[in-house]
Amino acid sequence: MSGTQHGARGRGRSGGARGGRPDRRESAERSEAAISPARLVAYDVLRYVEDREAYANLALPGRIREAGLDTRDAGLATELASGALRWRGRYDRIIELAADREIERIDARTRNVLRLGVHQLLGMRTAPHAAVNESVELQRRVGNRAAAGFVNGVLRSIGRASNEEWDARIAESAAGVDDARAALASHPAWVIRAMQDALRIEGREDELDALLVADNAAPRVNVAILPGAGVTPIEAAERAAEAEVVVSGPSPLGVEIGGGDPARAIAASGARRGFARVQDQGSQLAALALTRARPVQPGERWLDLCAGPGGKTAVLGAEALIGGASVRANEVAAHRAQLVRNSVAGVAGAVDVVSFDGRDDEAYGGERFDRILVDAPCSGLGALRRRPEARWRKQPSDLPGLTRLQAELLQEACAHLAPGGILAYVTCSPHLAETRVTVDRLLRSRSDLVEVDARAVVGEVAREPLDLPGGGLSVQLWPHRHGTDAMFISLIERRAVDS
Ligand SMILES: C[S@@+](CC[C@H](N)C(=O)[O-])C[C@H]1O[C@@H](n2cnc3c(N)ncnc32)[C@H](O)[C@@H]1O
Repeated sequence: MSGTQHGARGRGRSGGARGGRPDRRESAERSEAAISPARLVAYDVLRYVEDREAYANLALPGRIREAGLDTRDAGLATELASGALRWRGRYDRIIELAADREIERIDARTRNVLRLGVHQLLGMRTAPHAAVNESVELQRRVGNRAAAGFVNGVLRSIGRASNEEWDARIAESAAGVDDARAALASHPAWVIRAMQDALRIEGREDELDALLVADNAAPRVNVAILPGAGVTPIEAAERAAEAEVVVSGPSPLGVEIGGGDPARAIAASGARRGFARVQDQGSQLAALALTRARPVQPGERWLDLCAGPGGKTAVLGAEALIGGASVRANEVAAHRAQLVRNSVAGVAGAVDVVSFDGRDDEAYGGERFDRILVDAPCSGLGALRRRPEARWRKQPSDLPGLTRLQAELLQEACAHLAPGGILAYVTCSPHLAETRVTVDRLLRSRSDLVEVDARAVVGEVAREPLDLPGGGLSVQLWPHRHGTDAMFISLIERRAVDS
């Protein structure tokens, strides 16, 4: 994203995404004078994320629409909000050093104005005077007017040093190596430790910095061209070349969009309606690991136990249609079960959707299944690229509840796996407690289960040879190495005859 000399100034409309709305006093103040609408939108999104636990990727489009931003200002608002959220750890440390004050001792509104200002100064090519003046103006509109001078002073001080100088100051003032790395890479220290542990068991601890860099880069948009689309990924890319669609990445279904509007690219691809879908290529591979682990026999019954919002269900459905199988898709949250129905509209004949807790018998409808996907609820630490605020919201204390749920879902799923059937356990997290530890515990608890070589399956399915180091049977994908989310995939078979 280029600098912020957009010059477009207009009245920011009040209103909020996901139920968030500025209060009356703030709205009245805003109506006093014009202010850069993109900055107001970005500021609102930061507030909704902090005050209401909103998701930036959901709050942004709503606020952009409400404010009537044009494409250029929408891009600016997105860059401002995403950048300030993603780099919050590093920016807060810089603000602390410049203000000589702990970040918690700066009031919440001023804090967010400063974060947006620092992103313009250090993360974008905004002219310093514009970044400072606009931030001071924003502070006057949305925050404590008396603190406008404080904002001015702190941002001027930050603008006087380069990124390299700030990094040196962060390193000098840090409480140790881990603290410095956490602040510089803008990741919580516990998240870095979890990533480090997962890389270590692959013998690739030296890739940690590359991973942290990849986590801080906005991912390209990937699309799955599902089997049965009427076009292959190569043909889809040729047809949508003007929309910058190219064949790229490890999934045999995947194409990548270089920029622009995904909906336009999908429309141009020539794929049948519902057969081209935005989806990370790690998710595509995870679904294909189950469907292509062995040839499909007509009449097979498959279960997608934790299906919402239905991205992988759509892949299962398309593969099932071709192989003569059928899918039961279960999702505990009713509103997310509806998203699954929408998602599988193109392959509805092969999929029925139900809504139960996956730990209850009703989820299985009295059946035993030939293939089961347990794409378990998890910390989501593998998708930090696309959820800029997630790293600050997750806590280590979230882990025990999640790992218990994962284990319970797995146990129940295995009880409903037909003898000889195969189960894929998938998480969008590389945290060992959610991946290997969970799988190893399951294997120890049941002698009728055996882990299958998921590396061989995924290696066979992938469009290109995959670098999968370490000695185990499961697959850990990584953003820096494979260009995907950090998906974990383990394949588990139930022996044909109970031993
Ligand atoms: C990682 S997401 C699944 C993503 C999905 N497979 C896809 O590719 O679009 C996990 C899902 O599990 C659901 N879930 C959480 N607890 C569950 C439970 N006890 N039983 C069934 N589903 C559950 C969540 O609501 C969430 O939609």
